[in-house]
Amino acid sequence: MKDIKKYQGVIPAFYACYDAEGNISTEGVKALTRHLIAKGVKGVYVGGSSGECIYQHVDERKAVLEAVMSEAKGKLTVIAHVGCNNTADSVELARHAESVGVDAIASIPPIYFHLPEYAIAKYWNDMSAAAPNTEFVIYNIPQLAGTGLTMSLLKEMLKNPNVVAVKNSSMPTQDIQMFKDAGIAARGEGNFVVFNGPDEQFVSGRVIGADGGIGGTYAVMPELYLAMNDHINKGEIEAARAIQYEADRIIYKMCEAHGNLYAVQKEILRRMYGLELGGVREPMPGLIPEDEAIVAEAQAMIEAAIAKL
Ligand SMILES: CC(=O)N[C@H](C=O)[C@@H](O)[C@H](O)[C@H](O)CO
Ligand SMILES: CC(=O)C(=O)O
Repeated sequence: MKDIKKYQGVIPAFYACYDAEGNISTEGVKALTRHLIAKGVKGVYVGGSSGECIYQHVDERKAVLEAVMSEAKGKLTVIAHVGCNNTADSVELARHAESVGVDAIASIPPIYFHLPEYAIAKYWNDMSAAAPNTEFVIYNIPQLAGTGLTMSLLKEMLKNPNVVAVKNSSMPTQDIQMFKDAGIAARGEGNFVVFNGPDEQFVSGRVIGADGGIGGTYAVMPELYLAMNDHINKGEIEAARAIQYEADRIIYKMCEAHGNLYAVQKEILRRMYGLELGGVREPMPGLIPEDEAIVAEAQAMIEAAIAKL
């Protein structure tokens, strides 16, 4: 791998940004990018689950990525999730992502149909071939995708030299170790990255060997994950764990809302920083008046946790 350091650290999953009519807001995208740069994160993961990729058209996803790149180029590591549920659209997004200069592309496996491993590998390799000068990240999120990354599929994918990382969102932290071990066996130390997925296990994931993390709640409280990461780098596990507990309580609180977690987080960013990022796309549930107290409480918890750092 050319530069492992650019993947080491806190990489927020970028939120879908909409205007009042529910159309993509490139102004919102740019504002959120600038906000995250100012917070000092390592990079952004654009167009993933938190980016509501499965509810967006190819042209919308291109517009989002272009708006991110206009602010982030040279300042952040940009990983563009390009997976769609058909190969042709995914290939088009992969080619586009390379043309705008991302650091890496990433993809979930095909969803709904449980396809054989050779078909999943072909789907990923076709995208990678459309972005031949760009690194490729496998996105393993079995609880949502319906298909999990197996060791045999990973070994098959490691034949493609562009495959440099797994973003692991499965819940066993042990999976991080297994993927990392296989990657390093194939590529050598320092040449294969695993990202922690579950934010509730950021510390555990880093301790078992994740090089960094990509997560859906980082953008709403980057200070907490940056602090956890620093403590882990210094071997200060107790201090890291204390912040992890705070972050987890905040996540559980945000998940109490009727509205989707992303809707809650975008509302908190609006209240804390005046960022206008809109709601979530249907069929995801938006916020309802009864969510007001939960949003306010979660915001207060975030502010208190940051104040304690
Ligand atoms: C299943 C899922 O969406 N996982 C995300 C990515 O790995 C996480 O970042 C979660 O959003 C986060 O851990 C909150 O539960
Ligand atoms: C949460 C996450 O990692 C994603 O948006 O894909």
